[in-house]
Amino acid sequence: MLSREQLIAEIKKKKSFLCVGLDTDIDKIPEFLKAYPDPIFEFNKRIIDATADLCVAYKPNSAFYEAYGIKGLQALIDTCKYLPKDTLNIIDAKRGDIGNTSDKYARAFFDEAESGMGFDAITVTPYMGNDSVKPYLAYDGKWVIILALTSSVGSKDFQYLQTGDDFLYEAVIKKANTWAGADRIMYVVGATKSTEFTNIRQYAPDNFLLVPGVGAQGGSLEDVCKYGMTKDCGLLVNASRSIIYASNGEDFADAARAEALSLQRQMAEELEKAGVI
Ligand SMILES: O=C(O)c1cc(=O)[nH]c(=O)n1[C@@H]1O[C@H](COP(=O)(O)O)[C@@H](O)[C@H]1O
Repeated sequence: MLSREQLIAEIKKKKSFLCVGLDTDIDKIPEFLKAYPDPIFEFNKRIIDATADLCVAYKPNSAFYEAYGIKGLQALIDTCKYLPKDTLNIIDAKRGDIGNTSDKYARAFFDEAESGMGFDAITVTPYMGNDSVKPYLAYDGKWVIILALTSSVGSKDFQYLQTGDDFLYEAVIKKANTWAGADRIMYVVGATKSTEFTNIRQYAPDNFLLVPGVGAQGGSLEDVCKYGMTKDCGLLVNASRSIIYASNGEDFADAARAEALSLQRQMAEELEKAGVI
């Protein structure tokens, strides 16, 4: 589990704010891994070993594990246990429900003694409001990562609806800021929305932003940094497919490392440029 201070210290030490997305798809992993008893875990283990010194966070996306039933859940549990202790380990579950149901989701992903999974952070949808988010915040030291402005094309359907003077995504940030501080709440903002970062920083000057959408979705790391970086960095930039499927041959872990290294080097430059390191 990483506090805000520890996360910032890791970013400075590793000169990286990379989050490696573990969106592990059995149809995309190298053929030779299918001979292993748990190909998904075997794939993740090798990706983690190849990238751990280059990133500060991992983000398995729950859908990719739930899709395979019991086997997928076991792979997720084993992956969670294998994740390094000095990275922020995020479950991308995008949950949101009434309080007593959220309480069970929180237990599922945060309470290692109960479920086998002790993630540090979870992505949640905010639209059911405060009581749907509270149960996650009840876990001391765990992070809640709230969807604000997503990378998806469909973000325009609701997130840009005018609510009073604000777009809905702005209202989400303003309200969620009243639930907990920047030491417990992060916001998801897609890299494909980089021009909005200046605006978002007005409402969330200190919060870390989880930024998916570089790599396969075409977002610009440079623009994200230009408009979104703070004196503490304030960014976790996720890449999934562009890293983990850089090759589907025997060299997949080396290829993933090369891709992560290229991002880490760009990130080191950005951190220096902004005076974070
Ligand atoms: O919450 C997320 O992580 C998320 C939010 C968003 O707005 N857009 C988005 O792509 N994501 C997730 O980030 C990852 C992006 O994967 P790649 O496009 O392969 O790098 C996937 O796991 C998505 O579910």
